[in-house]
Amino acid sequence: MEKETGYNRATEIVHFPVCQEGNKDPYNASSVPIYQSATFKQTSSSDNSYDYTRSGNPTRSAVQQHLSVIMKAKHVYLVSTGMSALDVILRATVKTGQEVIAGDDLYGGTNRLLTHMAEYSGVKTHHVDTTKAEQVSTKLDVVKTRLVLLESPTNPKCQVADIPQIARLAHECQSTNGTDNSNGVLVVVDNTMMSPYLQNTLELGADIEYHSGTKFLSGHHDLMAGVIATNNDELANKLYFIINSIGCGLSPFDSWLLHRGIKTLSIRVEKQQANAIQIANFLESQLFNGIKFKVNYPGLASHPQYNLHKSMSSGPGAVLSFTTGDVGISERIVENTRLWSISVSFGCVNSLISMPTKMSHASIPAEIRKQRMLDEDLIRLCVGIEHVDDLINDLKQAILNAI
Ligand SMILES: Cc1ncc(COP(=O)(O)O)c(C=O)c1O
Ligand SMILES: N[C@@H](CCSC[C@H](N)C(=O)O)C(=O)O
Repeated sequence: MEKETGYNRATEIVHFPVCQEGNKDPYNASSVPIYQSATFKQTSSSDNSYDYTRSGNPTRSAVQQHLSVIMKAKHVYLVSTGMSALDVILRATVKTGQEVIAGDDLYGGTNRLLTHMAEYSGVKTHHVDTTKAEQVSTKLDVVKTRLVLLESPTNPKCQVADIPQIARLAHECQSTNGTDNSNGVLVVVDNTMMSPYLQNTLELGADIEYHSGTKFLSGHHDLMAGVIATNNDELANKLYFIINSIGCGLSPFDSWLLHRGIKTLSIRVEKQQANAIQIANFLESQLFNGIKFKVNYPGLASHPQYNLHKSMSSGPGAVLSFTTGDVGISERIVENTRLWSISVSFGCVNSLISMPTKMSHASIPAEIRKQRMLDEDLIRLCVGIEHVDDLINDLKQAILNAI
């Protein structure tokens, strides 16, 4: 349950007891205990506290409560992965015949699930350029549209959507002629690229915010998790119904491990972001044997939505991407790095390099990638907490040896 603590987010992140009043551990454990139990003995057959871990678990609840304070959300649910978070949201809100509007630059796995929904559940998705609110507006259908799904910044091109404006447009799209679109249009934001530390999309007008907790929230590449947050009680009930029905609530151990990661979220993100800003400036300011790279990062003044992003968040984050103009050069850069790991995912303490079209976004068919201008030479960097000079020197040698 959301609670105003009066503290800054960096403090709320590390001080769980601040959020814990009325829910004290009997032994004053400093770390939330792992309730590794499938069942709970009840005091009577009508005792409706914890009974079964699929339905609820004290470790999971404690971490959900902590996140609800950090995310200023009335309800937070932890599920097994970021993809299961989206699956729960779609099952809880969208019916056959209804439509989704989503971006044309978005995580490959999200595109895959939306494509599956169109084929198996009769839920069509319109993919538009979400940097242009008018493109979302054009597809809003008072009868059919149920959900607008945004990433901002997007994975991998770091495009930024005007969340407040799109939320206004979507919420205005109410049935005025007696037709029903089952409670209006919902705005759902995948806020994984920012983490709850840098951006709060519920405050920007979203009805539901979700995260792949596998990324910044965990920070160590040692668990998979999904986080769903909302301030709407009715939506919260629907989300919980699906989580309990299909059984994708996060396990006690992974909830505990996620909590361990969350406590260092602010220092990790601050350091990763400071490194990313320097790396983006380095890549953008240099000519490499006469070649100028095009860098996508909302922390660069050259980013087309630099001011918009600044107005919605407290920082540009630690993921950036760039094109070299040549797939061969890009492949060689990625393979020449020594410190940067060739790996999918992001938000981890160590730095990662990848080629989205061959890795995280390979599930988007090549012809669709082309239509959506997802360049084959795009390199994505997910910056860690190493010394920035080492990261830049490694990139420099990888680039100079590649061209
Ligand atoms: C932006 C974004 N959203 C959601 C997901 C899905 O998260 P998970 O891998 O935890 O299922 C990912 C990556 O996998 C992602 O990059
Ligand atoms: N083989 C996986 C790829 C996961 S990509 C993970 C992450 N979201 C990223 O953007 O790097 C799959 O098919 O999902």
